[in-house]
Amino acid sequence: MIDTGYSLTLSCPNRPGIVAAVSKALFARGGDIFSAQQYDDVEHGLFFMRVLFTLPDGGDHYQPLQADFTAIAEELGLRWTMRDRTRRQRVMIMASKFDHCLADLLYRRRIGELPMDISAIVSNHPRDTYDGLDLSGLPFHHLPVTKETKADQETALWRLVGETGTDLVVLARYMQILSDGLADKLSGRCINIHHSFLPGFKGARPYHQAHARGVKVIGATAHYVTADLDEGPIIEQDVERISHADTPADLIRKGRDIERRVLARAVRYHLDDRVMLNGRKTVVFRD
Ligand SMILES: Nc1nc2c(c(=O)[nH]1)N[C@@H](CN(C=O)c1ccc(C(=O)N[C@@H](CCC(=O)O)C(=O)O)cc1)CN2
Repeated sequence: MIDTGYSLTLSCPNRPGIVAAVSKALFARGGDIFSAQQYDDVEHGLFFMRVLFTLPDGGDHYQPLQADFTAIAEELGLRWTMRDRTRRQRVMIMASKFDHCLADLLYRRRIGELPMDISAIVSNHPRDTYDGLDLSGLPFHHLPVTKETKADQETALWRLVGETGTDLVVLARYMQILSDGLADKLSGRCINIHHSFLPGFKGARPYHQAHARGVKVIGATAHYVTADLDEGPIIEQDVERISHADTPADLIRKGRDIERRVLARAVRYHLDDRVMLNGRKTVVFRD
């Protein structure tokens, strides 16, 4: 990952001249493009672009450039984001009973593979659930939840997202369904790891569903969270072969490795401004 310079992502109805307009606007403020990727969604007449660029040292070029783009967005009907990539994003990781994805994300952060700050670790289980992990120095919040307390728990959760300046929420096997309201408020910035190759085996206990179905491949899916359970835009997936001799416990064991790598890839792509929403799907500008 390159955590220098700035990123610009944009999507809009396709038309000639978009790249020229973007390049001209960046150049006008001294922008120097060092990476550019684009995708034409011909079926829907949409254009997607991801640009990485630097700005001249000294003076404020970023604010005026943002103002320039606000005007261009109006003219071209752009949906766009622009970000200073030197500012590490703040990530809240949520988990329940199983901590393999939490542990993996913390490891990848520690070795620098995921350039992120942890804004909070949140669980509906108590801290001692994770006694095997080194959570020292990381803010841990135990937010227990029942059907009766769900509304209050989500109020506390949303308050925590704001108070900690969280940019991205990661559901690392957090086994609670977010309300429609909270899912909507976190739209495009909440990633879940589902332990099946969606759209197969949505909902709870997918490995047991897969075992009962007699599948020969299991998988994991990282997707943005929406109000429609496990229907959110898919970011990354992967699979492993299994056999008739595998028990549900074997599937759970083999699935852990798939879940870890799929979630880590999805988080890295998001942090690296590579993922763009395209209706119910995503565009992922891979490296
Ligand atoms: N609004 C959304 N919330 C969540 C999504 C989502 O796509 N939209 N993904 C789930 C993750 N998940 C599977 O990956 C999942 C988690 C939990 C359940 C479930 O039935 N939970 C029960 C409680 C279970 C328990 O207490 O052990 C419930 O919430 O009533 C199904 C699928 C995360 N949230």
